[in-house]
Amino acid sequence: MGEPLTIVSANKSFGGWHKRYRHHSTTLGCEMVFAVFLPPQAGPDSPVPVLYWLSGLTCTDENFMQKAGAMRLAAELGIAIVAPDTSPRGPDVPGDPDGSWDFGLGAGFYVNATQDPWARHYRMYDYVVTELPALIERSFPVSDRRSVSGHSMGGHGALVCALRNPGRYRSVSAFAPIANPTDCPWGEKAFSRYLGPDRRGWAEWDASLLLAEAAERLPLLVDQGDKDGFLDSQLKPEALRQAAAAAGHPLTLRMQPGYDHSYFFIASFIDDHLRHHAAALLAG
Ligand SMILES: N[C@@H](CCC(=O)N[C@@H](CS)C(=O)NCC(=O)O)C(=O)O
Repeated sequence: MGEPLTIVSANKSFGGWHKRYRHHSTTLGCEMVFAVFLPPQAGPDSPVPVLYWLSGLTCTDENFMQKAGAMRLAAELGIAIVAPDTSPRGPDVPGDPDGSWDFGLGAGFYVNATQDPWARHYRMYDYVVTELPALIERSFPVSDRRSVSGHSMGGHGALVCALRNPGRYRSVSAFAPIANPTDCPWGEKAFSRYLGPDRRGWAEWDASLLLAEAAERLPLLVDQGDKDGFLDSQLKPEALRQAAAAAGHPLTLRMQPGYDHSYFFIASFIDDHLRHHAAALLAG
């Protein structure tokens, strides 16, 4: 309402609509594109709940919407899906000085950076938790019932968003999350640059460390392929399992035999996640 949302594309899908929009993010200080799937049930008198999907390294809003095969069941259940980009973008936004794909553009890690030159734009946590849902809830026929899920960097982002914001999400799940980023190369590279060298400031951005003090024991559903090439070096689901056991936090961690890190894996189990979220989002 009064908000400059520029439509990029619109495609009818499973009776609903997949649309992409461009807008200026005040949080990130740049233009951003996001995707929204509106199921056929969504209307001015029938707002639908929303699943926020956070993608992994190198992704944009497009990967999940095109590859996960989520729209058929989302349309049946009556759930909207919103997929943001994975970092700020644009000519003013610095990327990795070395040009690698695991930091900077496409790799915002869903944190609020504190260090220059990243602090000005890299505030993906505030964007996905606060600015984007407020914009979505003002602009589309959706309710304030929210859930959050994601993959890899975004699977971890989903866990952090839920753990840090009791009451904000009805449910949470993750595919192959970077479960303990303070103790793996991807996380250490990103956190040392975005948050600085003092590791004490990293703990509030690590799901396995946040679990001990979580104010809300929202059950976690996590799927992980056991043939994922990043499993032992980067993802470390055992850290999450141990932290959940120590804290008495409900966790369903499913090791899926033979599956890798790709969207072929995500597409194989997305229906289970959608039903997990629907049970919370559509309950009385
Ligand atoms: N680009 C990296 C892989 C990065 C990667 O696997 N990214 C995951 C998230 S961590 C992804 O979703 N990639 C995009 C896709 O599969 O559509 C490589 O070439 O090794």
